Amino acid sequence: MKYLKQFLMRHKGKTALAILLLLGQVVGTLLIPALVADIVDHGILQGSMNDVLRIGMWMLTVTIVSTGIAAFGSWITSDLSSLFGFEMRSLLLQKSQALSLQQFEAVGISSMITRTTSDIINLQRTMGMVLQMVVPAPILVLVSIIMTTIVSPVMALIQLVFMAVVLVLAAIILKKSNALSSSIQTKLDRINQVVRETVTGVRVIRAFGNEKYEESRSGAAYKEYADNMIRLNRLFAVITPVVWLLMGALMAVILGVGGALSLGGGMAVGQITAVAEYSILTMAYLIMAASVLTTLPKARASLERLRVLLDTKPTVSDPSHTPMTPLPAPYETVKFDHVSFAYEGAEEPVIHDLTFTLRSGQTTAVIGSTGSGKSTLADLLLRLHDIQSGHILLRGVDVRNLSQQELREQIGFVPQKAFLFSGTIAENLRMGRADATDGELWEALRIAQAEDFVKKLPKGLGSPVAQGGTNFSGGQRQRLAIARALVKKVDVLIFDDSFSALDVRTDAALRRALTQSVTAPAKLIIAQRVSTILNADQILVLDQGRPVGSGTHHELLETCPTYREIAESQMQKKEA
Ligand SMILES: Nc1ncnc2c1ncn2[C@@H]1O[C@H](COP(=O)(O)OP(=O)(O)OP(=O)(O)O)[C@@H](O)[C@H]1O
Repeated sequence: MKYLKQFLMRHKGKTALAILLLLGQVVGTLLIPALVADIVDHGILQGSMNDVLRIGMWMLTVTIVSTGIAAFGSWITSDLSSLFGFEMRSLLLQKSQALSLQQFEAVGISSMITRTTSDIINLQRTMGMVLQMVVPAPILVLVSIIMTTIVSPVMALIQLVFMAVVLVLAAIILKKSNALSSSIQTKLDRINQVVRETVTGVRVIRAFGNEKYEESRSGAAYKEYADNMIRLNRLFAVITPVVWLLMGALMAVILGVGGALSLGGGMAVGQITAVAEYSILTMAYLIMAASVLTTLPKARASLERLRVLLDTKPTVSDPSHTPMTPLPAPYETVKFDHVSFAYEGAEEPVIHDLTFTLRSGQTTAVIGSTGSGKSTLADLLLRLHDIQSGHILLRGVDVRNLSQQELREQIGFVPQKAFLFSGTIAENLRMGRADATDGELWEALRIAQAEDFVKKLPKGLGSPVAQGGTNFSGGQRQRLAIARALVKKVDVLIFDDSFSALDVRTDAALRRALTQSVTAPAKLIIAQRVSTILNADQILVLDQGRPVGSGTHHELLETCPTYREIAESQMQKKEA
């Protein structure tokens, strides 16, 4: 509720205007039955054409004005609910960027999508309906009852009895739908998750002939969601005929009692018409309001899902004091100083007491078996997680004392899984530096060994990139991701197993071009292939997060059994 209240406070002028217009519409609606009574009793029954015309003109005027007010009110209400959707989506986007990688993964991509789409759409729709149908209902009901009481207290009592029945019915339905509604969004998360996996993993599923299994897995998720929806809809299916029955019964009672009163002279014919109209209006508004109220549990569940996410405090945050600025050269570019790190909930640290330095212009390579913590090192330097002990220094300043933006501006990163964004090649390359010239883009492509294939594309730098870069091969994607990092002028370049999809010749050509052209930054190359790191200035060998060797290729062959084992196993493979 906090975020809804904050939104309404931020837009209190617009909210007040919407409510005022809706009340104007209610006044118009309530005037019509009174005018109908007037036209029947003083115009039609008295045979006075003048009164019929005069009152008729008033009815027309009231109808036109209240329709105008209603249209304007609807417009303002829709505007408010769209604004709410826009602001909540912006908040969610900011939060998703602020959360640490582990916090983001804990929420999950599918749930993030459901929250940004379905949950917010739910809330937008409910907000519009509450403003239009629930807010005017109490006033309309109250005024109707008062007007009816003035004409006939007996009729007012009849209205109250029927209203009580509707309210009891709504309360029962609300109670029953509560649990169902809350679980529906979670089921939608599950659907999103399986659909995402089935769509993105389509090649693997087909290659493994796993279509039947995937169908049954998706089928189960759809069925769970459908079962809940069917149960919910069954509840509402019962309501509609019951409501019509109640309306019919109320009309019959009003006309019956009104007729009897009229015969005894206690009520004029026009008044019976007015009371009948008030009763219908009251019931209609009450039923509409009640049906909106039954959707509230679902909206509340959606709001709660957003609140939980928005209230999550990022574990990685900017320093509370004014962030420092990295010291000028010749400080060591990066220093890991006795760094240890464990993922939340893990028993063992992934990185144990690690110390090493990245120097400007030098290449440092990290090698180790899979799961030894190499990618985690890159994430720690980017401060996607915070370390538990030790220090990571960028030009002499602890990264926790820098703003995240300043830190990441100094680092060019090529992830293990090259990811490109939909758009053009140029747009992707300019992600790191928007003002890079075409010449600079071509230079980055040349070093990344991507110049030839981009030149062959009919649109060159303007060639389209599909979502995720799926219209390029794995090796082409990697080279474009490398070029993207090179366009950014940085102090540190991290290549996280970024040469794995390249053939040995392209790998060698790329490293040669890197050494010759990109001389200033410190380079950190995480690799699986010994051939990729042969010429590195220093190689760090990791074994289950512990440093077990450091030196050049030749030094390590002499001094580090783990490195020798890796090197020999790869040589054997090559010889074989
Ligand atoms: N987000 C995470 N949450 C929990 N544990 C994680 C997470 N990411 C990685 N790990 C664990 O940390 C360990 C190191 O993972 P990391 O990805 O750093 O290894 P790596 O050396 O880069 O492996 P590879 O060469 O296979 O890419 C692994 O045991 C992995 O299971």
